[in-house]
Amino acid sequence: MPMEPDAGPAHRGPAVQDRYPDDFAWCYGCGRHNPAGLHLKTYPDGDETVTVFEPRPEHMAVPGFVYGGLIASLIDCHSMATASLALYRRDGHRLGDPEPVPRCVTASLKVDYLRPTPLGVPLTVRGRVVELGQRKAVVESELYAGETLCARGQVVAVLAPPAMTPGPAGAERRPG
Ligand SMILES: CCCCCCCCCCCCCCCC(=O)SCCNC(=O)CCNC(=O)[C@H](O)C(C)(C)COP(=O)(O)OP(=O)(O)OC[C@H]1O[C@@H](n2cnc3c(N)ncnc32)[C@H](O)[C@@H]1OP(=O)(O)O
Repeated sequence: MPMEPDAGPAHRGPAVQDRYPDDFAWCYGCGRHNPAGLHLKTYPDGDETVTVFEPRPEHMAVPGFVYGGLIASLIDCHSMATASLALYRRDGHRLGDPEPVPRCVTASLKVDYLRPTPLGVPLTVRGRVVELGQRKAVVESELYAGETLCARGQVVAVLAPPAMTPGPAGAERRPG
C-alpha cells in the first residue's frame, strides 16, 4: 500500500510520535513524555517510514550484540507509528496538521531474527504498510545495522477504540 510522497528524513519535520495526543504519549518505546523510555521517532520517507536508534550498552544480549526484546520494541513502536500515519493520511491529513495523529495498539507482533545485531552501530528501521483497513493496518518493518538486514517484523496495528482510555496507573505516570 504506497504512501503519498512526503518530506524525507533529510527534511525533518515533526515525528509521528510528536503528534500523538498527550494522554497516549507515555509508551516506554516511543512516548515523548516517558522520561525512562527509548523515545523512538518515526519519520515519513517517501512511501516508507524510517527511524534510527543507537542501542546503549545495557541493551545487550551478550557482549557485542543487541537484546532481541529491544529489537522487537523498535519494530513494534515504529510499525505502530507507520500505521498511525497511514490512517491519518487516509483521513486526508498530513503530518504537521493541527489534529493529533490517531493512536494504534499492537494486536500482533511477529519478529524474525535473521542474524545477530551488533551493538555500537546505529540501527535503522524502515516500515511500510502492506494492508490498510478501516481500523487496522498491517505493517512490515526491516531493521538494519549499517547495510545489513538483521531482523524483519510483521505487525498488526488496530486503532485504539474511542472508549479506550489510559488505565488507573496513568494517574501515577508522572514521576516525582
Ligand atoms: C495498551 C493497551 C491499553 C489501552 C488503553 C490506552 C489505549 C491507547 C494507548 C495506546 C498506547 C500504545 C502503546 C504502543 C503499542 C503497545 O505496546 S500496545 C500494548 C500491547 N497491545 C495491547 O495491549 C492490545 C490488547 N488487545 C486489544 O485491546 C484488542 O484485542 C484490540 C487489539 C484493540 C483488537 O480488539 P477489537 O478492537 O475488538 O478489534 P477486532 O474487531 O477484534 O479486530 C480489528 C481487526 O484487527 C484484526 N486483529 C485483531 N487481533 C488480531 C491479532 N491478534 N492478529 C491478527 N489480526 C488481529 C482483526 O482480524 C480485525 O481485522 P479486520 O476484520 O478489520 O480485517
